[in-house]
Amino acid sequence: MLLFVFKVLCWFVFLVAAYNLGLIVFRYRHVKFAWNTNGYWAPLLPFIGNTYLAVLTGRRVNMLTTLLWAERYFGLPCSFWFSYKYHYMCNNAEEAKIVLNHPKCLNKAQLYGDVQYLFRNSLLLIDAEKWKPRRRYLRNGFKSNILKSFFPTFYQQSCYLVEEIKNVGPEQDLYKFFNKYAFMNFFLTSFGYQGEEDLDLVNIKKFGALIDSIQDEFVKLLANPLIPAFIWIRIPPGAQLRAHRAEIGKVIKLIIQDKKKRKLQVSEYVGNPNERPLVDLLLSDAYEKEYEDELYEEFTLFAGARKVYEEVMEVVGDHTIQEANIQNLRYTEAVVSEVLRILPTIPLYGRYCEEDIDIGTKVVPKGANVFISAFHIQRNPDYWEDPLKFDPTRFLPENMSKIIPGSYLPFSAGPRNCIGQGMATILMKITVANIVKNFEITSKHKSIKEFKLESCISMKTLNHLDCHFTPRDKA
Ligand code: HEM
Repeated sequence: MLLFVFKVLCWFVFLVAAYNLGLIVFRYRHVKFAWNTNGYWAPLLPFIGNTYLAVLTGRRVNMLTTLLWAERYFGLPCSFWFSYKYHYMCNNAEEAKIVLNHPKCLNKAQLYGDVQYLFRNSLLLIDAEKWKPRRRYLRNGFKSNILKSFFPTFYQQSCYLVEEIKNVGPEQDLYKFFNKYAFMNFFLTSFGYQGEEDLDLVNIKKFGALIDSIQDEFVKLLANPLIPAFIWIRIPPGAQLRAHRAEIGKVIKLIIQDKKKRKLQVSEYVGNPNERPLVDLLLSDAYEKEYEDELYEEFTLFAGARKVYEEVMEVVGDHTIQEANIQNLRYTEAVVSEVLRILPTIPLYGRYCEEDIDIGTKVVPKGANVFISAFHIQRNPDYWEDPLKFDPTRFLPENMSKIIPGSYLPFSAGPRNCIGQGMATILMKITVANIVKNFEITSKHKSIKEFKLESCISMKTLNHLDCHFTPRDKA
């Protein structure tokens, strides 16, 4: 027995040494870059690089917790190896700006690998060459006239939300509650439905929960870096991921069939024929023929209270919120921007360097990946005075010029930024305005530091949020 343990140990030491030696030989430039950047480079464990840190430091695989841990013990920027794939974790606005705008950094980082396997054909993950024409085409679904046409649906949904909030109990999971609402809005508008009465065919309400559970299941996959996604999805631990992915596909297929049956492929929108709701763009004959197999994945993806109140009352008064009011809700927009600065929904995202990229003070070698920590950049005192202070005035029009380029990246930046930024901003403004118009919001939380955050893809709080909504007519 002792001999067996000894042999296993010898093999382990041999593998670790061989792996690290292999890296020095075959990834010399990445090793050297990591050394120059951090003064250390070793990923140590074979096959999984130093991903074990993610498992050890997070409650489960949790990229944000891992990065916070690395920041505490090694400082940022730091290095992260996912097997032989090198990732430079960047917290510098200037570097982020260069990488996100660089024409040779349009592909997503290799760390996205397993998600890429599951959703490889969506705009978010698709290879840069195929991405370019598709992005150009789909951009038409997000132009300002289209976004304006979403207003009645967003407003109607926010009114339903106001009614639902009246029944929110103190123990309600607010993340799930608002997640469902966000997905409902996205679906109604992207699929060109007018309201819930159209939706007897499918139960869209469960879509947000499905996407959320896919994220959780995906985390389990990442926690087992020795099992590749194509095997994971076929074995028992991946059963739920497989089932939920299939369920999402089924819901989307039903919607598409429904839309086709109703012959709504031809847009009812009468303006510029190129500007059409997403559903019309995706169901156009030309697009369908070219991307037949990929259609379902594309659909899958698309997927300071007092002052706000005063502003809403000034702009809207006792009337219902109108589309024309939206652009005048400047303080409300500033509040939304400040929330996304301190709590970015997607705190980390990464790009692959197809060639050596000069990022100012250093040159990232070809084949390396750069991960942008919007979370750190947006809380960096070099760019933001008193960064943990919630101060929406930073985003008022008169102060916008003071924002350092590259220091505010909740929607990423450059040609591959978030295509849904305008849509999300309008929805958030309408929602915040309507909630604040109807409720006084109170909470026991005193500081942002009270929130324990986690993120594999989108960020959530680990602790329960204390939040109370008191109807204004009863306040
Ligand atoms: C608060 C809401 C949102 C935030 C914070 C957000 C954030 C982001 C970020 C950071 C990226 C870049 C990801 C990366 O480089 O890996 C991204 C990409 C993307 N987002 Fe959003 N997003 C939001 C809402 C939306 C909405 C409503 C839609 C669509 C209806 C959308 C569609 C997309 C797509 C398609 C991409 C990929 C773009 C491309 O690669 O060309 N997002 N988003």
